[in-house]
Amino acid sequence: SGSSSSRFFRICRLTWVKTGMLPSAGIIKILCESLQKFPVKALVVDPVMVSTSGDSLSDPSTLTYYRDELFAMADIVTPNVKEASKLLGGVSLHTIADMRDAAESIYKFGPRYVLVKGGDMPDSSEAIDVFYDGKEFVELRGHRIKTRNTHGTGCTLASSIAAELAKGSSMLNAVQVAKNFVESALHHSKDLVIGNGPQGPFDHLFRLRCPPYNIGSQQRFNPDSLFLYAVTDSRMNKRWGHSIEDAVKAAIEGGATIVQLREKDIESRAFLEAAKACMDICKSSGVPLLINDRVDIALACNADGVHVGQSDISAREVRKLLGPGKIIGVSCKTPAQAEQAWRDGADYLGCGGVFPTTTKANNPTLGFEGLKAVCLASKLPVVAIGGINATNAGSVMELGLPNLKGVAVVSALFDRECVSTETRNLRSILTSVRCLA
Ligand SMILES: Cc1ncc(COP(=O)(O)OP(=O)(O)O)c(N)n1
Ligand SMILES: Cc1nc(C(=O)O)sc1CCOP(=O)(O)O
Ligand SMILES: [Mg+2]
Repeated sequence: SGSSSSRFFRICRLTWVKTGMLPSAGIIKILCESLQKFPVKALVVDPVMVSTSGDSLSDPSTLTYYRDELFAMADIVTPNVKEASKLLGGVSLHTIADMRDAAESIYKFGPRYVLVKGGDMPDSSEAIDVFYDGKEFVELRGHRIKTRNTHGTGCTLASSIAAELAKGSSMLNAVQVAKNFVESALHHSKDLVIGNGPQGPFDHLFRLRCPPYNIGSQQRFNPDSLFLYAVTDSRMNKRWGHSIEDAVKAAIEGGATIVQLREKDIESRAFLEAAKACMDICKSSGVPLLINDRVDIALACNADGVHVGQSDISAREVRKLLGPGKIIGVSCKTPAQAEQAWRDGADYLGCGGVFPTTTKANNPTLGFEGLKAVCLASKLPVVAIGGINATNAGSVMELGLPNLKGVAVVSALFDRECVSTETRNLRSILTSVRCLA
């Protein structure tokens, strides 16, 4: 993390940017000009204006430039309550309702998301931040760690958000992972005694010396789990005499890294029973289990998430129902749908049909060009789907698209006698392509 610079996270030709302290209007102007020259995927603006000790770090003309020039380019702006107050002409922020109002007002300056950080709010055992996407508010709650070692927490949070976005997270997920990281780092640094000032530094490299810290924090989505996505189909299972549970067990045994129950013609009660049994299987193997379409089933079996398409309930509504910790996948066939899914708080995209398929009726085939267009436009990780099998999976991954994390497969795994053998074979093909990359 740094405080008087912009941090550029570069992957392939794409750039994710986090800004730190920008002490003059002239510097902001130069930065805005430079940003237009880079293929910036996302811009995180940490409006460093007030130090934790309360000192003002910028003059009025800088403030105007922040609001009028930089915020309009930002994907997210992350003021603490003192900075939010300063940005809004000195309004008082004492409550969560005040933070929501502030987030709404700052949103009007043009960023896509606002995070008002409540770490400085007194008298609470929790550190509550307010996330706003222009429509919905999410209150992100963390433990308040009692320590003087808080120097640079805001910079670290913003840097971590940018890093998570670069890894393919949705904005809400990136913010949560970043908040979790800062909380964990504070926890592991709380007793360090370094320097004499009112604030001490904290240890960003705590993970090298400490066991995992998990107070109240949930396991987050890892985009690498999209590598080999097994999607079930009850008609195929019936054809081969497999129960859903046996099919899922076999897919995991063969190396599936994530599973979706896509059960289109099964009664709800039987679906829920099977989903609960599959949750036990997946949990014990550390493989996430998602439910296709059915948010009710996902809630009832505490699944890891839900996959929805363009004619299902929107990801935004699913997020409201599932809460911030669950995984949401959205089927997308165009860059515009990919952009909307990101805005709606999805975690990954399913993009297809890459090849013709008979598993899903009337499914348009996008080919490699369609997949490429979605992957290049997407800020989220993508899994390719549609007609993928052992013969063509390698060619999909060999496209080397930056956001493409894996393949999702139905018939080539489940419309077969031995699901574990088919999965193992496909996994070894994917692994050999990854090794060559
Ligand atoms: C990983 C993945 N990608 C796409 C889909 C298709 O979802 P949807 O468009 O909602 O169609 P149905 O699967 O519901 O028929 C998917 N299920 N999984
Ligand atoms: C469920 C689904 N969704 C698709 C999409 O393009 O969004 S294609 C598809 C079916 C994939 O099955 P198979 O691996 O048997 O071709
Ligand atoms: Mg669907």
